[in-house]
Amino acid sequence: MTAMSTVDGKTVRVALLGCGTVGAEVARLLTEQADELAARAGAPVELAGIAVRRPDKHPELPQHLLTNDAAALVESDVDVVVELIGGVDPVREWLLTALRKGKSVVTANKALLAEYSAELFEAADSSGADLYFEAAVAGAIPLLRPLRESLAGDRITKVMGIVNGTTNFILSAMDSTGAGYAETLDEASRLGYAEADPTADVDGYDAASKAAILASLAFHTRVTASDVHREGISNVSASDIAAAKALGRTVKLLSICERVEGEDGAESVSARVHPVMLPRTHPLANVGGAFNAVFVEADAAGSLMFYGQGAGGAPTASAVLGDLVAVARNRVLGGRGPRESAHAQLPVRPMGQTPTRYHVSLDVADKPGVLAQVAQVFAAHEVSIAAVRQRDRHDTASLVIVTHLAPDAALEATVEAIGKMDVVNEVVSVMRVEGEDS
Ligand SMILES: NC(=O)C1=CN([C@@H]2O[C@H](COP(=O)(O)OP(=O)(O)OC[C@H]3O[C@@H](n4cnc5c(N)ncnc54)[C@H](O)[C@@H]3O)[C@@H](O)[C@H]2O)C=CC1
Ligand SMILES: N[C@@H](CC=O)C(=O)O
Ligand code: NA
Repeated sequence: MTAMSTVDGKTVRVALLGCGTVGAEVARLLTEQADELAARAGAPVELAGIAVRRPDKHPELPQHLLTNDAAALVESDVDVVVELIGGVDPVREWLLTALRKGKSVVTANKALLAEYSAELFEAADSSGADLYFEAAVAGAIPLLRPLRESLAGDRITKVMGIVNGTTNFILSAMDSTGAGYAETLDEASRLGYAEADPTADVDGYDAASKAAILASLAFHTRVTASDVHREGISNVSASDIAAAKALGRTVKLLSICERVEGEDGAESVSARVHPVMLPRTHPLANVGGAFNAVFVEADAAGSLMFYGQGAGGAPTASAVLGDLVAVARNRVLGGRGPRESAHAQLPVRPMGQTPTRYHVSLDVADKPGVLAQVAQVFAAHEVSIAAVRQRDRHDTASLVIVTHLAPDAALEATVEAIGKMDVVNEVVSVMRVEGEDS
């Protein structure tokens, strides 16, 4: 082990709130790696208490550390609060109290951060405490620290990726084995990927919270979850997956945050979560299971890709412990982690005005002039067509149209108008598209 002379700081006393999937792994690693962590932090990092709902349900944990009174544990003689309960209430008040009293906070709670990071940072500033949350987005992947620190000197233009493991696990299974939605979701819960209420995953709330956090850090602007356009995967059907497959594409739930420049040159931020069809050759198309991957584009750095385990107890605990060592080091050496950076305050662009591309798959009457009629509706909405594929059946035909970029509202209106045409039997699948086909 490293010479003990480097571990001469005052013991850092840690309160752990919540001991479920992630908390249990944090408690295990903190105990098993105590000496290593002390050497890295420069001081012993000691688990001073664990708040759980039912202490009698945790015979595996050191009984003298357990309490069911999280508020009292926060107020006790601890230096750092590690919050792994989740949700907004009552956690928000506990963390505000901790920060105002100078106790640093490490949390994986994206739902809380996506709505209340401004007041949490303000509380941290009032006492000089630290607020770290690497585990809140893309689990084990170091992503927030690069955005907050490594790229602080660059101008980020886009952050796009898969940031919800549960939905990626489900979509990957639907695509590869044709497995059913419900059974795959149960499996994701059993493996510890899904949120306590998995509708947060499948309806896109979790990915929207993460998009809000990413957009805030990338664009130095306060973006909350309610600013993020959100669509989940519950409407992704077997027909959508089949339509994608037929064209060499796959379906992924993406969080997309980008700087958008208006015609007047004014910049705004677009933050959105929705299913996307990607060419199978796209690097994000091959991200399977609960893995996450995020592309960051910046003016000077160019394109960066971050990839790894986005969910699960041990991977998430890795990010939590990394933050804990950072916080402990700051205490030992007297420094402080980054504060909120929201100086740019760019406006958030409504989804309708955000440029997107659509893939539209139609079942149409198989007679002359149908393609021209459909094309006319696109033209009437000033949506330009990038590619068309027609396949004849008996007395109907399948028509697949991929558009160029157009305002999302214009695309939506086009699809609505097409659905009402006499020659269109059915709008089989509509999905946004990213990436170029090879
Ligand atoms: N599971 C994962 O893969 C990831 C989870 N996260 C986040 O980490 C946090 C924890 O997630 P999980 O460990 O998966 O959740 P979990 O549901 O397994 O664990 C939460 C624990 O908190 C306990 N709890 C609830 N109210 C409490 C109270 N008043 N006092 C003490 N304990 C209380 C629950 O009994 C439960 O054991 C959440 O914010 C989640 O969004 C972040 C990244 C990945
Ligand atoms: N439920 C989340 C857990 C990690 O953030 C997910 O599936 O990604
Ligand atoms: Na992370």
